[in-house]
Amino acid sequence: MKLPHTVTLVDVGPRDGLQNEKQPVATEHKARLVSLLQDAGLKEIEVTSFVSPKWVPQMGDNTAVMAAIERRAGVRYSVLTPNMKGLESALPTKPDEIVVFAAASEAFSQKNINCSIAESIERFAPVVEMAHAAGLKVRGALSCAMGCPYEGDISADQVERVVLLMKDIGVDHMGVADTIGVGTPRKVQAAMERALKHYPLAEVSGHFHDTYGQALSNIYACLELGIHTFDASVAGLGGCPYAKGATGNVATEDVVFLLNGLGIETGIDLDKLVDAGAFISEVLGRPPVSRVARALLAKRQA
Ligand SMILES: CC(C)(COP(=O)([O-])OP(=O)([O-])OC[C@H]1O[C@@H](n2cnc3c(N)ncnc32)[C@H](O)[C@@H]1OP(=O)([O-])[O-])[C@@H](O)C(=O)NCCC(=O)NCCSC(=O)C[C@@](C)(O)CC(=O)[O-]
Repeated sequence: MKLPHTVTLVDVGPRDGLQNEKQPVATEHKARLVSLLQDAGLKEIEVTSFVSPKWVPQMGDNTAVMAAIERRAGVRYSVLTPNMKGLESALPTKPDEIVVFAAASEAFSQKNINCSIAESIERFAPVVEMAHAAGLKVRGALSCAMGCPYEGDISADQVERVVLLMKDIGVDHMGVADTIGVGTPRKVQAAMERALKHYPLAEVSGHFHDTYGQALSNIYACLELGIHTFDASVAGLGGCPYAKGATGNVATEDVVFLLNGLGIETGIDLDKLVDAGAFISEVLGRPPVSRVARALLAKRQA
């Protein structure tokens, strides 16, 4: 079994990581986090989301954050856009990529974006079209691909059904997400294989929450399939407002440590990444969730 030589990590900390924070996080701190992630070598950063501020107040400063970030050549900045209103607000802020987000579960679709799966696809179709016309890549995120907080188990058939719907409207990339972290390696591989039936390896990614401590095993299971793009969140920030009890995304530091150990190139400097995580953890007033970050920070103090 040959693992990929290089892996691309998309740090979703500024968006997925912070969206659920109850305390206000200043726009300048969000922008500083983006800078520190770039210092660490991240080339793909999910910066914010253009969703309703009534639904997700923490992302209400989306336009200000996009204006405040320091943009560097070779880095891609993505934002979430659930509908035309979101895209129309996002376009003037000049993202490189937009993300439309559907769910493999009807109940989660209703809770998260207030519509059925079929209605979400109808909403996304003009968003994809307009984003393409503006020269932007469109990433799709597929929530609850391994399990749903409201419906329980989700089958690979359910995953493939929505993958196909997204493919039909022209979504360029399929991010398969384990929103509540219940996936285990074989289940994850079964879901990923369905995405890989319709998208090339380079356009399938994994997005794992570490609620049940399975995220690194699941990433390894994806590497076995050749998948080489993963979302992760610095310091292990995060949680979805519509998935109670779901903890953060897998920590970027933990993924980099795993990949370094496997000899897989990421272009990321782990020490600088720990600095980025330490910064945002201090802003939030709690230690990083990342085990690797905690170990390395303790070692620095020794
Ligand atoms: C999708 C909507 C907007 C539908 O919300 P809705 O209430 O059905 O929308 P509506 O079209 O009926 O509009 C209602 C009001 O919202 C406004 N509105 C409408 N659209 C927007 C917009 N884009 N930006 C700002 N405002 C908007 C609109 O203008 C109107 O304002 P009012 O007239 O009442 O003052 C809503 O349900 C929403 O914002 N949901 C938030 C969902 C969200 O952000 N969830 C977290 C991100 S997904 C995630 O974390 C999962 C992921 C991707 O990480 C992968 C994983 O792990 O699963």
